[in-house]
Amino acid sequence: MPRTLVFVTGNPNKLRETRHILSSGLEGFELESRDLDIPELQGTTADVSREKCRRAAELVGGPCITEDTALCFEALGGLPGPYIKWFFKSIGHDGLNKMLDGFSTRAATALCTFAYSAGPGTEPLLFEGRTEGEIVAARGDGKFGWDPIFQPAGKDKTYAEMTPEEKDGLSHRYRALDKLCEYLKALPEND
Ligand SMILES: O=P(O)(O)OP(=O)(O)OP(=O)(O)OC[C@H]1O[C@@H](n2cnc3c(O)ncnc32)[C@H](O)[C@@H]1O
Ligand SMILES: [Mg+2]
Repeated sequence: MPRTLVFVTGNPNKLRETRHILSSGLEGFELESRDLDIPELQGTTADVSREKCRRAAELVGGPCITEDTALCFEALGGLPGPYIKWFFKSIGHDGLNKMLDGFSTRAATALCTFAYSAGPGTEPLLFEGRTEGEIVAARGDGKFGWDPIFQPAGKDKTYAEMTPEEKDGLSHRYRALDKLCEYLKALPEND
């Protein structure tokens, strides 16, 4: 029997990719989604993730997972990091590229953090996945966030130019989900 996970997210693209990853490589889990936009506090990626998952578990009233994606520019000491959503909304692909003009590196890390809470009042556990790459001028279909400007290291395509299978084979999200699923598989069935 597949185990059901409640995934609290307001982002349909995240949900689609997570479902795809779970169905193509990480069998045994089915997602039930809850479209709740939880306020995100400031802090490190881990602080933001833990607090969001705590709040989600209270709203759901049971076990749940949440996910936070950060895009960390090496030249800027890791920023925009967890604040990428707001930078992207305000200045877009071109603006993010221009931010790095004049720096000696365009290296960036895509960081995905899944958080799992066993229920209200329990401390969320974090599972991180990282993909190294660089920020390039936008190429490819721009349906999902900053995919057109992120080119994984050693590849000649941006995330947006890859098929879903190619992206899922190396993505920050896949790497974090892989760890989350390993943990959940080891839990007793009725946990
Ligand atoms: O409700 P939640 O799950 O928080 O969804 P969100 O859209 O608010 O997501 P985040 O807070 O994690 O912000 C991450 C930003 O990065 C974008 N993003 C997330 N994963 C991405 C990916 O794999 N490729 C491109 N952009 C991505 C996303 O659209 C947001 O603008
Ligand atoms: Mg969010």
